[in-house]
Amino acid sequence: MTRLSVNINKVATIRNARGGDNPNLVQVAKDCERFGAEGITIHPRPDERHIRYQDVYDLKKVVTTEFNIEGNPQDRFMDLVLEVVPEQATLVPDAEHAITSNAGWDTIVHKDFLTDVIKALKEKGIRSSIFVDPDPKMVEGAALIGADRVELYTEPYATNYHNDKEAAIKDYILAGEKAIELGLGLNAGHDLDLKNLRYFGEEIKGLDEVSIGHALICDALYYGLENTIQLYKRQLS
Ligand SMILES: CC(=O)[C@@H](O)[C@H](O)COP(=O)(O)O
Ligand SMILES: NCC(=O)COP(=O)(O)O
Repeated sequence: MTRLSVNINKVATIRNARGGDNPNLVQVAKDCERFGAEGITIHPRPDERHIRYQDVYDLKKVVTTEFNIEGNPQDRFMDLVLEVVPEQATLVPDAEHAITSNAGWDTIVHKDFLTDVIKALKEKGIRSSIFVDPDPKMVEGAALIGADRVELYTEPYATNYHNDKEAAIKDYILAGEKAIELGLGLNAGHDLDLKNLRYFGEEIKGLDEVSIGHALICDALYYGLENTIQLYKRQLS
């Protein structure tokens, strides 16, 4: 069964908008788990536009499902992750001022760097997941680096889904099959939503986890957080 990890970045965006502590991020994380989330994902970016570094320490104390910290493994991020020791670290090649994550790693070009990062995570017992485009060659590169999992970057799928879902999913099926063939765990995320999630989950065999944030939090404005988490989980059942 594919696990749903709820990304609460956008809850932090709302909190930061007024400079206070409403909504309280720790309480929202606890409630997401109570409502059925099987993981909590956060992405502390260098400019702390939403998740702040202090949030990571605060959330570590309360997350009881799986804590997944995403980010570009620069020194500050790695120091944080190796201190907090989440269940999973997802490595994302984000430029500092990118509006959001917009590409996967070139696991061939960055092999040496990522190998050292993965080694440091392994020494702490942290599961590593490498954010990649749906390209079997990048999946192969992730396996050579020693990653535990890959996370398939699903924005292109989401963008193309409404035009031609069979064409949109094709590369993801091939990349997912390569991951399973090589013994890698398989995650996916970015722009998944209530319209495109079920088809993705049905077509991608062996999918361990999806991490979903932006669309889920937007949907929660209309359907409520508990109902929304249940709606997303029903797309995966
Ligand atoms: C890695 C990924 O695709 C998302 O988790 C992304 O990190 C979302 O970041 P924002 O919430 O800052 O758009
Ligand atoms: N890794 C993807 C993630 O955590 C959330 O992405 P999105 O649903 O906010 O696009």
